Amino acid sequence: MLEQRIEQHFIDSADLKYQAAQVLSKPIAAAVSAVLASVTSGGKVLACGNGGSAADAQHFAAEFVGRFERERPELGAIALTTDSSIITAIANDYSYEQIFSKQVRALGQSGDVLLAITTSGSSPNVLAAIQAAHERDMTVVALTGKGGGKMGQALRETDVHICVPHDRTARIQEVHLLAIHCICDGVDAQLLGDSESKE
Ligand SMILES: O=C(CO)[C@@H](O)[C@H](O)[C@H](O)[C@H](O)COP(=O)(O)O
Ligand SMILES: [Zn+2]
Repeated sequence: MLEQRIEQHFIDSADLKYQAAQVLSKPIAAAVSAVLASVTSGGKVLACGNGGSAADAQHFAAEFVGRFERERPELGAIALTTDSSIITAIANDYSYEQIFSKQVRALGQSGDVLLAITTSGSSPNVLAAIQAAHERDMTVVALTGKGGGKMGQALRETDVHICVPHDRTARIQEVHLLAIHCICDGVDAQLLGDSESKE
């Protein structure tokens, strides 16, 4: 029955979130520190991902540049998924694999953070962006799942890996969005002090 199927999605999503809370609170806190260190010293966050993760990259940038739940000074973030002219030109003239890495080389500066979002951990354009970020002396915060895929080999010790302990793309994405909100809330709490949100 359709209703039961829908209910099961809610139960599975909630179960994973309970489990993941323990595993992910430490790396998410590390991501808050990395992002905060960057933006408080004039840096910014470049965010990338494919499909649903492209939407997550944009969601994060909107909350960083605009606001999350509380008023605060604007914070620098750019989603590398939004400029169709840049993306189509790079994909057409070079390859789809380079759509993010060339933007990272163009925009990234030492001290910036790359937020790399991939449920499989293995999307070639996201991995190429990570390599470009390292060339620019940026820290990487990676949101993955499925055991991390190729992310383990791509990251440095100073990077942060938030790997959702699940194999289903949709479930992983649901936790990625929660992690993104935790990062936004953590940054606000560090900047403005603890406060319970009412929104
Ligand atoms: O949102 C979904 C599935 O829930 C899809 O659009 C999904 O994001 C796409 O298939 C992506 O290309 C998957 O890439 P990745 O997460 O493995 O890097
Ligand atoms: Zn999706």
